[in-house]
Amino acid sequence: MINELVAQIEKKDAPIVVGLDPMLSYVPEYIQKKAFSEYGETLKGVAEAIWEYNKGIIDATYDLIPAVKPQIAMYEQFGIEGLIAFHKTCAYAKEKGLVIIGDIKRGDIGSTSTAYAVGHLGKVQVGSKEYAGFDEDFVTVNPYLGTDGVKPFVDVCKQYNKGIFVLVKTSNPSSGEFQDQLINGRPLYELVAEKVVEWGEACMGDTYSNVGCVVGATYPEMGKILRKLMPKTYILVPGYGAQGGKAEDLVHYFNPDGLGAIVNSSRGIIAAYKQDKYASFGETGYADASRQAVKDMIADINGARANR
Ligand SMILES: O=c1ccn([C@@H]2O[C@H](COP(=O)(O)O)[C@@H](O)[C@H]2O)c(=O)[nH]1
Repeated sequence: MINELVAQIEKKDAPIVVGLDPMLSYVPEYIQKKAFSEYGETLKGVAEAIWEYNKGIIDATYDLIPAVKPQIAMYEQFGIEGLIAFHKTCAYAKEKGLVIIGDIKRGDIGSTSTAYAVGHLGKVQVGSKEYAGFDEDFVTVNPYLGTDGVKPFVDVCKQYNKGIFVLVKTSNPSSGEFQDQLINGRPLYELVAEKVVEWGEACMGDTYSNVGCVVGATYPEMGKILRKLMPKTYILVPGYGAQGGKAEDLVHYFNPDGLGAIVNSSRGIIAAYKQDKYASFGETGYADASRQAVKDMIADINGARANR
């Protein structure tokens, strides 16, 4: 799957991913009204509204971008109806040729991790037939239960040609509380990075591994070190835009081949019409505002990439 992701990034010349993190407050009034008139002010109504909203953003941006990253928490908050909207969003984005990175941050004891991996990346056997659950292409994985929590994901990736991004150094303000703790003089995130390389050796694509990692845009000095420690590991980079990460901070997340990193923006793209810069698009132009924000982000990140 990493080969497909790299091919899409190269074809579209866009090392970016759009995060589909819909909050009801981002969904324009006219979409909410239509969904509520059909399904009432219910969870089904909300789920319909966020699905319509996502569809508009996908339709307006799919030709420019390689991938989307739906954040499952934003859907789970609406219960089973939200999960149906998550599933529909993944399936529709896939139909449009996009790579799906499910931001699910799972990881548990081995048997439970296997169930997560099968449900999100693999297929489940029912009688004589196999069924895919959510069928994302990549998912994010929390490594803090150790190898037996991650290996089931790697095994399913090998079986179904899928991939994972393992949390190494997250973008949030308190990520250092545990991740930066020194063990024999080295920060924990570096030790996790070394395990990511080891896990990834069993699951290589042509140049990069199907086992990638997450390093936040908000810690550029660490990103620079981690890039060198993991030359064949693709880095998913959240934290650009709304969390304060800037393109110039990301220069060293890329390899000399211009590849190796894919930068996420969620709120900055999907709620672009709420920013002063894109306000002229108005509520009804929310999808066109997202398209313009995508174009601006690609130019910004490619500028940094060129300075590598
Ligand atoms: O370290 C991490 C890991 C994941 N995320 C997720 O990325 C997006 C960021 O959203 P923005 O609106 O662009 O800030 C969101 O889904 C997070 O859960 C992260 O931010 N940091």
